[in-house]
Amino acid sequence: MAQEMPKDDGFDRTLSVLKEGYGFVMNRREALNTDVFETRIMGEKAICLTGSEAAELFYDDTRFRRRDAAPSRVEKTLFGEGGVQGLDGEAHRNRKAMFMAQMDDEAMDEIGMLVRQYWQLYFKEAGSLETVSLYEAAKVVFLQVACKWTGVPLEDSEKNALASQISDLYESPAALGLQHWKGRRSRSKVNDWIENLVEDVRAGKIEVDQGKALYTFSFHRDEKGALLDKETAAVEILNLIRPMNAVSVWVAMIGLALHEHPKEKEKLKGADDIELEWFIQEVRRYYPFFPFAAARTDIDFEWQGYFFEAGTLTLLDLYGTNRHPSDWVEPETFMPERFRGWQQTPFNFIPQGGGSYDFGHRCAGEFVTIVMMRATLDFLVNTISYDVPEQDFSFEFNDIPAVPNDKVKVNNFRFL
Ligand code: HEM
Repeated sequence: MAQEMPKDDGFDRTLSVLKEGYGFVMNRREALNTDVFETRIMGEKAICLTGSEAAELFYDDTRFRRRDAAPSRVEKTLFGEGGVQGLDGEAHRNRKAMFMAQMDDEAMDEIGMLVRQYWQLYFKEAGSLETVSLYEAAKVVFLQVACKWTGVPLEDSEKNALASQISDLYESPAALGLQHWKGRRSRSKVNDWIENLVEDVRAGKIEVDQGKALYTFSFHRDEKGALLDKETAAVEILNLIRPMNAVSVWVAMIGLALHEHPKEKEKLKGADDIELEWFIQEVRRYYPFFPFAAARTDIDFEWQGYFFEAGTLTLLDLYGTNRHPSDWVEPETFMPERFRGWQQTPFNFIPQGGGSYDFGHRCAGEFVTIVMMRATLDFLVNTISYDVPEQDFSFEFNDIPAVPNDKVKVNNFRFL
């Protein structure tokens, strides 16, 4: 006999999710003393999971599917419709292979080099008296990196407007009212921009290097041998450009962490890639970004004595798993050296999802993210120096993604 699943008593909790944001599952894990509980969100029953054991369950694709799991407001802004995030089985494996084919060592070297190059350019072009917001600057720098790497042509005159439209896609999914509708409008504009390019590449009207994503995605064939329709090809090309632009959120957090932990910053002067990476990993663990991954149970099953009914919306708590006391010592302390000799499993550190890159939904761009953050950190510590003016560094736990209120401003910078 299955035992009753712990319940988050009360009516629909959608408002609590919006109010508590990243803390929603963690607060209930503590109050109910459980890694699995049932609640109601957006008018339906939902199961929340947290911790590495539960993450392993969530990524079992014989029990969970992605079809119909993402809320439509997220598909209409962040993901785009018809993208890899909502696919299962053979269709997912085929599409994911298209992404993973882009992620080789050569690509990582190219991206690291481009990040350094475009940061140099950005700070050279900004007068040294200017105050720069690291968050806003990174959006533009990373759009240039992403376009260069994917083969998407980008005019200098359009980079600021496009960087801002693309950031609307990840700033709007959880937003209400105007901000959300702005996200939908920007989604439709950037889709049009890339759809036109896909058509031009297919018609041979523009030349692109055959290894670039703009080319390979335009000519990719699905599991049945058909070309992707131009809308889907565009959504997938944007599934590279948009999240690369979104790494700017973590650049803001790098800026905040360097400011709050000057001793750690000191250790990074002349540091090698390994030490830079500990700091980056701690930023990805400590600061919030993606709150949950969403799936639906695909069959009825029992786990740890609890019954899971087929079709139930299930949320995996990404933020809370990275701070779960079973896996992390002093999770509330920022401590990069915790990563010295640390044992990673596919499920214990999941800021960008868990499980397998090729066969599951784990983020296709996790290494790209690490390379972009590491090159940025090295640049901020070892290539320039800057002052940090008085500003508001606090951020809201229900603002998704959370970014310090004044967007991390720096001034008086000079090249070392
Ligand atoms: C900004 C930092 C990033 C964060 C926080 C992040 C987070 C995530 C998360 C949580 C997922 C979903 C995992 C799941 O559903 O189980 C995901 C999926 C994905 N990410 Fe990222 N990501 C980031 C950067 C990137 C980058 C730089 C790229 C591409 C270069 C990328 C491409 C993708 C793709 C294509 C998927 C869908 C994978 C699938 O459904 O199989 N992401 N990411």
